[in-house]
Amino acid sequence: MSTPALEIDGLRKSYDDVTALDGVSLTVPEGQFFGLLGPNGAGKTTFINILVGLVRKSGGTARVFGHDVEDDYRRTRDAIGLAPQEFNVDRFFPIREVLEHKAGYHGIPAAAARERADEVLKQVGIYGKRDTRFDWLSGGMKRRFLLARALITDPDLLILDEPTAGVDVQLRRDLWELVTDLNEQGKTILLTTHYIEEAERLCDEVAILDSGRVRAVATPDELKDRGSDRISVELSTSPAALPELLSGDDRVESIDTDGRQLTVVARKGGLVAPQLVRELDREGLEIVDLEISRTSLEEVFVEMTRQGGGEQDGGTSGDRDAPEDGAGDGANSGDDGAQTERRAAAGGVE
Ligand SMILES: Nc1ncnc2c1ncn2[C@@H]1O[C@H](COP(=O)(O)OP(=O)(O)OP(=O)(O)O)[C@@H](O)[C@H]1O
Repeated sequence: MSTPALEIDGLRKSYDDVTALDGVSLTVPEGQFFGLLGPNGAGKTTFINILVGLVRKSGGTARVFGHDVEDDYRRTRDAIGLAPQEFNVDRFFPIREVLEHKAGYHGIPAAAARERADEVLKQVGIYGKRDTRFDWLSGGMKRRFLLARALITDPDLLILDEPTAGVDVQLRRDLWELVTDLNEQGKTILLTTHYIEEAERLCDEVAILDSGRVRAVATPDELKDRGSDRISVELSTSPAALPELLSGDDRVESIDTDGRQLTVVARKGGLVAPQLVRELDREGLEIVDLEISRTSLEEVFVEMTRQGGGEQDGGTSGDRDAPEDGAGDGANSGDDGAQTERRAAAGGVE
């Protein structure tokens, strides 16, 4: 078995009296498309910043393809491409140069760096803008550029922190297609998103993070199975008295009638419905219509992250504005550990 892309064990981070990560453990196999979901302030950006060396952990271990994120910072950093939430790009150079500088910093010789820069700009569809400064790109192009910059070193792990925040539907779909292709080509993807639909559509597995703790790690389908589905049955006549239905089935949460309408709320509604149909048939009740509405991942997410609704108590408090500048990797600044610390401090991350 290959080394996992991420092996996280008991990861903790406190900022003074705020506990941002409260013992996070998870494993992401190589090649997986993994989603990190959580409400604002759950700890997602802190988690990512620890992986890329922008934030120093308070405890636990984090390994990227077997490399400890602190003891083996260089190799960890070389394995990761990060498209951060914030636009932390050098604004004074043409974007192709920004990419060349970044490639150079990672040891790619000049000629190869230019070739690689052109390649990734074409890949994300903004090659025509190669001589333009970052500031002059449209919002959507800026997002594309961040992805190009993350790809410049051909990383094995691509981290996308809210890559589609504020972009239009067409660009969102383009980005989805692009990252799906990258994943199919073998890159491991770690995606944070507020768009549940995005996670559902793209991710093999998701972790739900809340108040610095992992509430669940599962496939989107498995998570939906944990929510309650609604089976709505329309009968041909109103039953005089409702017979005992689905007794002993602990997946069933409630059964209600309103005239000819029967509503059953149950986990795994798709599996409960056939039994319901058999029992109604046995009682001589004719079904005119039956509809099952599955819980959405969003409902499960809301349920799991509702204040006090999780399996564990939350440990954080407070909120803050996102740092302007510190949540990502420097594009062309000779990105060593010391500068990382400085940038992190300047951005208010550490
Ligand atoms: N530099 C900092 N100083 C103090 N507290 C911080 C700092 N950075 C983050 N926090 C706190 O840590 C917690 C987790 O924040 P984090 O940014 O990691 O969450 P998030 O899940 O990325 O949120 P969002 O979805 O809003 O980006 C929050 O309570 C936040 O206020």
